[in-house]
Amino acid sequence: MIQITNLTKKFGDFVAVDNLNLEIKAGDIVGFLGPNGAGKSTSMKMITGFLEPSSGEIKINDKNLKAAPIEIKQKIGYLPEGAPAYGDMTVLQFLSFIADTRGLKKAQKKQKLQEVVDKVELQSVLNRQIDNLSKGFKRRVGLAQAIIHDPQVLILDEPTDGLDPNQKHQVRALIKNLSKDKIVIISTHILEEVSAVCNRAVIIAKGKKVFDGTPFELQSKSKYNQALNVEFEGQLPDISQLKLAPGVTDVVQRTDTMISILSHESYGNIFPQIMDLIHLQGWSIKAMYNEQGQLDDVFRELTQEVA
Ligand SMILES: Nc1ncnc2c1ncn2[C@@H]1O[C@H](COP(=O)(O)OP(=O)(O)OP(=O)(O)O)[C@@H](O)[C@H]1O
Repeated sequence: MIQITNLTKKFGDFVAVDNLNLEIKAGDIVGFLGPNGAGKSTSMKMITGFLEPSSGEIKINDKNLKAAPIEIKQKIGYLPEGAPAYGDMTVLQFLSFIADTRGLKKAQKKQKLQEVVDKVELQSVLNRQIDNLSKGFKRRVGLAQAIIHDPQVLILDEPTDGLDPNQKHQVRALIKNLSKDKIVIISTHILEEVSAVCNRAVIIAKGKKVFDGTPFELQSKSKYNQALNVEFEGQLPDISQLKLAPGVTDVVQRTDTMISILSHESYGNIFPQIMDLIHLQGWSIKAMYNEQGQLDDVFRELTQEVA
């Protein structure tokens, strides 16, 4: 369990993280979201003990990070932004060095190295110099060093940034397959990643927490959640009458051929009456379906609200 209380970081007069409160329990995979400069990396650096907070407290398993830094850091795996590594080492030399610093010895070291190389699929580049690897492989080396000691808490700063779709899929699968009793915090700019990997989403803006809930709850905040989308054959007809239909609160043109019909939650299913109206008007439609909502709209609304 991680308990973050009133965590604040100031750089001079600038407040990068502003009174952050969070409680994260085992099994949580937290997607940590926010616009550029929101304070995600700074928060992660404080949780991993790389950066001293200006004020506030971080406890892991009821132990204060400040009071027991070494004991706590042993439980944490950290992939910093950009996956920094010693570029003139080979992959094997680097992972072996990390295993040494993590205190792994002899048979256990050999076993953990083998496990991590298999898990992250690094066999083909073991003897290559890290500087000469592709971005995807560099990121995988970063992940390998983060998990080599089987940490209870895994903190990954933009783990899939710059990866191709196949590599993104692999990294996400890897994170999901980590044992269920761990805590994982992932910062990302990819909203879909949160729905795909995480069971919790935390959004910060200007250093302040503006949302904490499940990805489903986040999506439910979208104005398009449960909207009825209608795709027309060809050009849109005159849709002004749809706005007058009972229960309808708004009709939004989304593309040249598609509209979203928003309705009062209390009104129930508007599908049958909209279908009747479309028939009556003789409009040809391609498809009609309910939408789950647009994460990017919610994200924009939540993060722009912060003054
Ligand atoms: N060492 C530092 N000195 C001064 N300002 C800093 C320092 N580190 C971070 N900042 C500032 O603190 C703010 C938060 O930065 P941070 O890197 O935590 O944001 P982020 O949410 O991770 O952004 P991004 O998504 O762009 O990685 C930014 O305005 C940044 O310029």
